[in-house]
Amino acid sequence: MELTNNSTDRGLLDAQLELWHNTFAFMKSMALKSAVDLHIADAIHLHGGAATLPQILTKVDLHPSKIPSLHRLMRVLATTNVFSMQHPSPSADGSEPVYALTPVSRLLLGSQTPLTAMVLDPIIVSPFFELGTWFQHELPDPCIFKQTHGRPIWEMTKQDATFDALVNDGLASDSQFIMDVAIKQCAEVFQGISSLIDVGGGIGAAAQAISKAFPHVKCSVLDLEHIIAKAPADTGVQFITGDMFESIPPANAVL
Ligand SMILES: C[S@@+](CC[C@H](N)C(=O)[O-])C[C@H]1O[C@@H](n2cnc3c(N)ncnc32)[C@H](O)[C@@H]1O
Repeated sequence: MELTNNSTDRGLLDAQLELWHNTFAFMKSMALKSAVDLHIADAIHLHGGAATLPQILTKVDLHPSKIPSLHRLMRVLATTNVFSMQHPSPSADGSEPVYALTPVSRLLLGSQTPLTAMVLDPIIVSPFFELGTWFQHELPDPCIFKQTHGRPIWEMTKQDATFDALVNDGLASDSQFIMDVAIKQCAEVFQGISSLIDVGGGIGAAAQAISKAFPHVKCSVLDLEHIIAKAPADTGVQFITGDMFESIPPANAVL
């Protein structure tokens, strides 16, 4: 590479930095996945919300040979605001940085965010390695998941109980989280309707939250047979098996 003058050099270095940021962006999500797998947020929480590495290590199960590498993972996670990192003061000789929970990592406590585990699962991530190929081929089915796994995602949930649980838990937890906020912040949206159907509503997390908050709204969920089979009973929500591309039962509002 030829560097001609100062401003060109600066531009080239900035461009390379930007390129590296984009190239290594996956490190952020993989570091997050490690934090979830290792329950690091819970380990910090057990120390009152802020902990040094030795304190974290008392609660996290690591192979002893990997202990020296934990600080690298924590540095990435601090850079991405999953945790905060407070450096020891220069006068405090030999003391350790303190890692604290942030609003982001508080969402990870007690495995509260199964959506993160779901989205970062290799089954969901791996199709994206083929995104370029997907753009080059005229496919009979416009589904990148099917291109990699040979079947659409909802077919796989039907055939693979572990994957089904991962997806249902992930989506239901996200619906629950969002609906709790929507019900508080946008209650007026639910006034004046007497029936609602959540199309592709999964095991009914959103519909149950609405039904509980607004008992005057008769809530139903339409989903595929193998999903409805796992829906909870006695929730006040009506679960209907069907294909949304064939028909949608009538209701005042469709979610
Ligand atoms: C993105 S998820 C929505 C999940 C839901 N919001 C929840 O809280 O679990 C899409 C849903 O659509 C369902 N689905 C996919 N194809 C469908 C179809 N043809 N007819 C009805 N439901 C379908 C899936 O089974 C899945 O539960």
